[in-house]
Amino acid sequence: MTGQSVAVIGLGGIGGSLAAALQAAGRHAVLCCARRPLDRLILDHPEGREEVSPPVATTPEGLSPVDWVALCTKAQDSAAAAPWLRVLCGPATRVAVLQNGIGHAARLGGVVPPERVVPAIVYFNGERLGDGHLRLRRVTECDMAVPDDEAGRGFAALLAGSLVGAHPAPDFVTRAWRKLLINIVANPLTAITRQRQQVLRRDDIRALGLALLEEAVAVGRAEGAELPGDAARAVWALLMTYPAEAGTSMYQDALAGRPLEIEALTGTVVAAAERHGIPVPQNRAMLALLRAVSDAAG
Ligand SMILES: NC(=O)C1=CN([C@@H]2O[C@H](COP(=O)(O)OP(=O)(O)OC[C@H]3O[C@@H](n4cnc5c(N)ncnc54)[C@H](OP(=O)(O)O)[C@@H]3O)[C@@H](O)[C@H]2O)C=CC1
Ligand SMILES: CC(C)(CO)C(=O)C(=O)O
Repeated sequence: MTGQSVAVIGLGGIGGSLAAALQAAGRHAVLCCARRPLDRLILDHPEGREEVSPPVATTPEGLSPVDWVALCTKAQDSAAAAPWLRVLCGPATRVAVLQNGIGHAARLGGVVPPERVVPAIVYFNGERLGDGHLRLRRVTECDMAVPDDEAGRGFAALLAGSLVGAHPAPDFVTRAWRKLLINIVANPLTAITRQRQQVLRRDDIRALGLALLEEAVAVGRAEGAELPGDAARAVWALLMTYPAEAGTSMYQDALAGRPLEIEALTGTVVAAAERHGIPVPQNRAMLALLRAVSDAAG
């Protein structure tokens, strides 16, 4: 698949890394859709550095439909991306949603038909070092997972040959829940303590993390995820392989005083627990605390 047009909405840790990787690969026409002008993108990655200058649009006015849109805002900003999506999407446009959590298509509020949405589970760590300056850290062998269907395979083909890849994976529901499990511990615990993942190496934080995970695993199972008896410990063991010096997307928002993505993560677990009548007191407490942090921001 060569010569496609790709619009990336949201040039933060993930969108900035993706746009730079695609532009550096030089196979597709990349358009960056950002709220502020950007001269260039600099991407520091394990193999070196890319400096690229893809075109940037700061308003949807005058844009035309593209082959692919990659939506890379925080989950709570998806609705605000509707004006971009309305002009960038034609009848054949596919929209990859690179966000944490589950239920990616529903966040687009019907602006894009669900069958044209590719939910992407993002495993790599993308950190904004400055305006247009990103650092990509690989934390697992796979950068992103997408459903193993025609649209998912199309997105994987789009990224082939670039610095970030997408892997079509079976049993997407379980995959998405496994990633959500990582995010309901790593993100809130780093955000509330304002410490990078190093904080997860503490014994007391590990005990709290495992308690949060045990509750969420029960909810994930009720939602159809196939999670074995030792799922909580396995998730924690995986987290211990992540670089201690990496932050999380929520940690970055907490430091910058931005609203937190807590509803899409812990909020999703608590809401599903309510539907299934599963007690999740520790996650409920975490949700209340981080809602308060988030509401005090901006
Ligand atoms: N960072 C990471 O390591 C990981 C993040 N994720 C997930 O990926 C998603 C993106 O996270 P991340 O990249 O960290 O987030 P960032 O906050 O770094 O980036 C989000 C970007 O979206 C932009 N944005 C918001 N609304 C609009 C809009 N209406 N139009 C244009 N741009 C908009 C913001 O603009 P502005 O700069 O103006 O605020 C910002 O640049 C989240 O769901 C996150 O949980 C998943 C795995 C890892
Ligand atoms: C897995 C992790 C913690 C990697 O960056 C993430 O998903 C995030 O920061 O939101």
